[in-house]
Amino acid sequence: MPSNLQSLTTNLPHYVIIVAGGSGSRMQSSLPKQFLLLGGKPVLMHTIMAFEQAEAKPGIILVLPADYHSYWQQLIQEYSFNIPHQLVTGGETRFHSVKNGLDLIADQEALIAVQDAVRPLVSPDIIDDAYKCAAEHGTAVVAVKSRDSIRQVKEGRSISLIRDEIYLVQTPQTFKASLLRKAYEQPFDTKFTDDASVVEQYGAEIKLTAGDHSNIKITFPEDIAIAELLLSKKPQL
Ligand SMILES: Nc1ccn([C@@H]2O[C@H](COP(=O)(O)OP(=O)(O)OP(=O)(O)O)[C@@H](O)[C@H]2O)c(=O)n1
Ligand SMILES: C[C@](O)(CO)[C@H](O)COP(=O)(O)O
Repeated sequence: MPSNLQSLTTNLPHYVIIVAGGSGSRMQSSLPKQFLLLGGKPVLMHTIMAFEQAEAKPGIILVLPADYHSYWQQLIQEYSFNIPHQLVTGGETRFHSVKNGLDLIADQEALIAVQDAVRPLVSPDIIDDAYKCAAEHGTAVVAVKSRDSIRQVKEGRSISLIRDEIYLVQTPQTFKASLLRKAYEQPFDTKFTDDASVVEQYGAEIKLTAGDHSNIKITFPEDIAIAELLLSKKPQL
């Protein structure tokens, strides 16, 4: 059986918290980047569709800024978007947005993926592999090996690092619910740049699963053009 078709080896419920609560300041667009058009559809819809196409069929929780709930309802009508999901309001940082999403999931064991809304090119296979790894190990963080040489700058001096030991972290980041909930009870720390850093600070080991260099995060204006090109080369399901 191809790896993406191996049955998900757990009876635990599957969820995804898609965080779209940010304002996209680095994108310099008045409309937050999660709503910009990619291949004729809002970025966010691509991300939700990837999870709907995954074998895991997770319950989808969408975190949106308070001011954009009614705009999202308009988009749903306009694009006849009918993938079921629950809506929740975002927080001050990504950390707080994830916490708000977690509050919506019943207090039972489950597997929970956290996904940046602005990584619309994530594939269903990557999503399913991460759920499988989290079912086995409790943690699964999607990452790719650096393709560039890496140097670290400390006290004005740069030193080379061993490239094969450096991974670039993407989403989804998937965890057993009991672990993720406990980790997110910690007070906020500015070094929490993702879910892995929160869970690691709580004391758990982070397992990596294979990502893809095309699973980019739309952060700067040029990223939309790059995503358009990558989307045009992606095999359609
Ligand atoms: N308060 C926040 C901040 C970010 N995010 C989400 O976290 C993901 C990754 O964050 P990033 O790319 O930094 O998005 P923004 O915070 O919107 O961008 P910027 O930092 O440029 O303002 C995005 O899907 C974003 O919507 C969120 O849900 N709530
Ligand atoms: C979660 C993340 O996308 C993993 O690469 C990243 O850490 C988000 O960082 P940002 O500072 O919110 O762009």
